[in-house]
Amino acid sequence: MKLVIGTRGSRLALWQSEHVARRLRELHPGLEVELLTLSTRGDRELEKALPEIGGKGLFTAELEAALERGEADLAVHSLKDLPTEPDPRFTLGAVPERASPLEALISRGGARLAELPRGATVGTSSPRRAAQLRAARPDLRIESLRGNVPTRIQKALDPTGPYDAVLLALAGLERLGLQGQVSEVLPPEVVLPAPAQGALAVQARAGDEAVLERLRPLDHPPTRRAVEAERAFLRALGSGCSLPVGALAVEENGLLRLRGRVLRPDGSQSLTHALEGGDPEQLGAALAEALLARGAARLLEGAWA
Ligand SMILES: NCc1[nH]cc(CCC(=O)O)c1CC(=O)O
Repeated sequence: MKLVIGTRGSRLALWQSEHVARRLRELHPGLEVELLTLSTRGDRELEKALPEIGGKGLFTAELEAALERGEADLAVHSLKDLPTEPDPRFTLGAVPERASPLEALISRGGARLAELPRGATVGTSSPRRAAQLRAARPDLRIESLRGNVPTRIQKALDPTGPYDAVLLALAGLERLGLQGQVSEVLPPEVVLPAPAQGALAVQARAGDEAVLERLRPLDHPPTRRAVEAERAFLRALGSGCSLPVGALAVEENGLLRLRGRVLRPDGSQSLTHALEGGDPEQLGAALAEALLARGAARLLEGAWA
């Protein structure tokens, strides 16, 4: 049997897809696994601001189309880039064990967040990162910065450029072998990651048992439950990568602990709350409800598209 993995062509996406291909070959000796590289709208419009191109599934729609046409049997995504609304055509065949979910600061001269000069400029196009940076350091200037991970680092470290630092997912940096560039790994108390950050999604056609059966041993149930809780939390708040919302769940002894944060986009106000529970969906919804009861909707006014 041969499995074709649909993948984006960025270095990070190729690393992730090759990683899944390698694991599948190890798990199933004799199985052929091939990559099919596709470009997505998000890849082609890298220079535009994200809110401008917008749209759900910016990095995933083309891969899903290839799955649907049968040109690919599975697609590997960063799970944080997958829309939180389930799509009945597809299923998450595996959520492999998560890498670090945390955020990493890369700055010129290696300064930590607290050491950045007054009024320093941090590059990020993520409203979640921008709001939390402003909450931690109201003096910082936040400037839009897009592009693939290596491009963003290059722009941020360019001494003639406008940036003093950039905030990126540690998991992506580790996958690209760029962790040596990290100035500080930010604790979740300071910057809560995006829901599902650091986790991969191995997506397949719903009901394609031949494929799903081979993906099953790649699944890491504690990771799956944690990211389900984080994504349920985001979904209950209205979804979307444009919301200044962070979440992180950890499972210990079969119990999930989910922490979530909602901010005003300018970082002037934030609400953080944590709950424990057993059922990921219920926990995510309950945490969203708890934050809404404390006034989260007021903070998100204007952030909802
Ligand atoms: N939004 C782009 C994206 N999607 C996944 C990762 C990194 C890997 C991950 O979080 O799983 C990144 C780059 C970043 O946010 O630094």
